[in-house]
Amino acid sequence: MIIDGKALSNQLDISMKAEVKALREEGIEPKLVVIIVGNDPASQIYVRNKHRKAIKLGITSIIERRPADFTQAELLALIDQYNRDDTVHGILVQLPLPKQIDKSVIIRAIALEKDVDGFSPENVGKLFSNSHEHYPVSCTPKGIMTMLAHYKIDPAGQHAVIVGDSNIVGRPMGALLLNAGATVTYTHILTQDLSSFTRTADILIVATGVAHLIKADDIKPGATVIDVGMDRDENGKLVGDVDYDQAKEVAGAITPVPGGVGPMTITSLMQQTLELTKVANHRALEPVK
Ligand SMILES: Nc1nc(=O)c2c([nH]1)NC[C@@H]1CN(c3ccc(C(=O)N[C@@H](CCC(=O)O)C(=O)O)cc3)C=[N+]21
Repeated sequence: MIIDGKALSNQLDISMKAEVKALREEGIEPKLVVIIVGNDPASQIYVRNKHRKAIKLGITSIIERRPADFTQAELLALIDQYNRDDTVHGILVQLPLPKQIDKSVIIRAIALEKDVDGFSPENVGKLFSNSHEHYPVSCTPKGIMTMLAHYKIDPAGQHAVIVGDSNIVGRPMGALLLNAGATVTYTHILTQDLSSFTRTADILIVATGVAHLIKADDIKPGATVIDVGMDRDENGKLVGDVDYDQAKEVAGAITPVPGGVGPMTITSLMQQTLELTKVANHRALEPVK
């Protein structure tokens, strides 16, 4: 089975569009600000895709582009401007940032109620303590949970193995799966005999940035394989961290690259923009599970 993130993303647009329309009829304009510093080509594509999706849904999207030599003080001033702007519901600072800027300082500068990425220590703390309050979570892992739910893949009691320990994907992914009842194993760059772990995964999440790291032999037959990689092969073609052509013969379900996790990341961003808009306007939210 192929897990079609692009199709699911387009399907979820229908109800989100209706929700935006209803909010607008009440005089509420959902608004997202994306700040991008420098000219990393991949980031430019992601930001463009986010902007397109927002426009499609009727969400107001502002992109603030700044040069690669933009200073940390200048970026903090820009964030502060949008923190104080009551018409803005979500602020996203695209990562990676140039080296003169400390990302942890920037993440902490974003007003908590506008932390649409869920990267702040407070929101990460809620995730890791399985809080029943509403809180935003990192968009890529959230999108993966949405895909699993849609394809009726229940993590409860399953062994989930995470390859890659990033703050954006691996770590929050493990927490979400743990909260959903999975047994979670984290693996990372120092893990010895990686394959001995991946081969025991019922749900395998791969987020390393190493093209085609995971081969058919590394996968338990029938497993669900989620590929978060966005890599370039020797011909410059966009490929994942999983060798898709061979893995699809072994996996029970698998996400393609492109058209898998990427579009669902953007869907999560839109969902969380709407959630923050509703919170700002004292609207009730669905309880967390
Ligand atoms: N503050 C922050 N929040 C993020 O959520 C964030 C970030 N920084 N930095 C980078 C990662 C990566 N990311 C993606 C978004 C869209 C696609 C996407 O649209 N992918 C398409 C096509 C991609 C292509 O054609 O190159 C697909 O997979 O089908 C991928 C990856 C968000 N991230």
